[in-house]
Amino acid sequence: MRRIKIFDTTLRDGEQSPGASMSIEEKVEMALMLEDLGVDLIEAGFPVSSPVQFEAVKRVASAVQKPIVVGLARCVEKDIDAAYEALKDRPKDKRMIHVFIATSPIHRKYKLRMEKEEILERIRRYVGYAKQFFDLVEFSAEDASRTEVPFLIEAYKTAIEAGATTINVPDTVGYALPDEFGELIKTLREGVPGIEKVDLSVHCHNDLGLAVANSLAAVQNGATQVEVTLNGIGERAGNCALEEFVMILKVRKDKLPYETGIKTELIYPASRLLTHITGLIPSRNKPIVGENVFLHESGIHQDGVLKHRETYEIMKPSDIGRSSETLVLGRHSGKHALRKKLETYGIKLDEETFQKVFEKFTELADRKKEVYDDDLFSIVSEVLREPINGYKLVHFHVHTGNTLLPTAAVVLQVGNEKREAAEAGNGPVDAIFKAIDKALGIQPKLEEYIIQAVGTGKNAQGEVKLTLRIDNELYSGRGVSTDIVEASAIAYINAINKYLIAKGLLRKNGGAE
Ligand SMILES: CC(=O)SCCNC(=O)CCNC(=O)[C@H](O)C(C)(C)COP(=O)(O)OP(=O)(O)OC[C@H]1O[C@@H](n2cnc3c(N)ncnc32)[C@H](O)[C@@H]1OP(=O)(O)O
Ligand SMILES: CC(C)C(=O)C(=O)O
Repeated sequence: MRRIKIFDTTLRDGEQSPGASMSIEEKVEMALMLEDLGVDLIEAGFPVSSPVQFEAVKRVASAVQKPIVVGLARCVEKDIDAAYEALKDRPKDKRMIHVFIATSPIHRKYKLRMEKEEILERIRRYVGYAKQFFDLVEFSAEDASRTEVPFLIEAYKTAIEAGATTINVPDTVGYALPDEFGELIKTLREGVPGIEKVDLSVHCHNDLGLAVANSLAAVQNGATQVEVTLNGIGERAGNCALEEFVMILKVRKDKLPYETGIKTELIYPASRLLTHITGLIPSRNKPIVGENVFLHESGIHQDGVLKHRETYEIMKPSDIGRSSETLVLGRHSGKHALRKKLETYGIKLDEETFQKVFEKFTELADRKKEVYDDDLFSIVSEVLREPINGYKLVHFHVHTGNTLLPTAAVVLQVGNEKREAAEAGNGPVDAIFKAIDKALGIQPKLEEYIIQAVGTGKNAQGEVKLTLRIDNELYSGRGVSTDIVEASAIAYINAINKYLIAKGLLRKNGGAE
């Protein structure tokens, strides 16, 4: 068995999916889950691109232990400096810089406006510059699959001479076909001087639905590392999906003598966590993690599965951490049942956190007949990310209808301090936001508002994610409730609390300044 390194770029390329942006805390939470999952490398972001990106890479680098943490940089000095600043506190063998420049004719001519010689010169100069700060340097020739092969060989040779320890071959626009991509990897393996000393990585996009097939072809032709994202999220049609690539190796080990360090039983919990964080729900028929993949609808299939499961299932739900038991939680469930359910998803909580989850679970079970697994994920991530002890929504009332002006009244409390206000709005959500603004005396601008059901059915909870602009900075908030107006208000107050804490207007342990 040959061990393939898994380079996870959910937090960098994955985050480039429209709508997938994550807060710093969310990236840290996701990174800890990726560490548990067993990825070898975590690309945490592109530090130069914004202060939030910079901080996120720094925080991920201090939160995880085992994986190598990677920061992206163009062949530009300030990008490399920013990556170094973000990663410098991490041990040298646990930090990596990923330096890239495009090499294809179309990118050279129209985007970079550089001749071949200038590109080679940049590779030499900036991989060399990066090497002063990093032992581990990955170099990517962006759009490699559309680059003339002799020039690509020259580019990688230059990078290795300058100190690259991994060379990455991106199929940036998802254009390659599996046989030609496999052939390209073989050609590079045989033609790039010094390649035997470095890792040979691939980074495939899914524009034609071939990202996983191309990555597999690359491995069969000598690639030692594969770059992936959870749920296949990423720029445009996304990247090679971690769960698909890893499960292909596991299910078809009869033909594929490769292994990874992934604990496959954590795949589903990790996928669900990402869905909760980003709000990007995989399609129902998405391989491995989609809702339908272990459901059998037609009679002949049901008959077959009942007689012998393997007639229609090539893997077990438990292989990827999906619960196959039918333990339905509700208001009569106790701590044992809750603990058991969490365990089936690989969720381990300390006693204090478990108590908090149990309290929220019983509150919810009083309001909702059945508590679905998705509700539990929601509660767990809410409890895990609850360091903020700011204003709480104590009471609210809304009046709404199609023949009256919607109005809302709120009572907010922090420590012993109470604030109350009432306002009218275009709808109940608008009214409650205005009442909160009035109570707190601030005027945020709502930049983004997303609402979705947690799980299925008429009594599903509503989850709201929103972003506010306050003093020209962005703050995100999240709220979950069986009542969507309440979920909206909780998310709104959550974002305002983050602002108040950031500005020193609210102490972290509660109480207004
Ligand atoms: C294939 C990929 O996924 S690459 C990663 C993509 N990710 C991102 O772009 C993250 C978000 N990006 C950003 O925040 C910004 O684009 C920044 C901060 C990186 C750069 O912003 P700006 O300085 O305003 O430049 P802008 O994005 O408009 O243009 C990119 C510039 O970088 C140049 N460039 C692009 N790639 C490279 C490279 N690898 N090495 C050197 N220069 C490069 C472009 O030619 C262009 O230069 P020009 O201004 O001289 O024409
Ligand atoms: C930076 C590189 C690896 C990239 O994301 C791409 O080419 O798609």
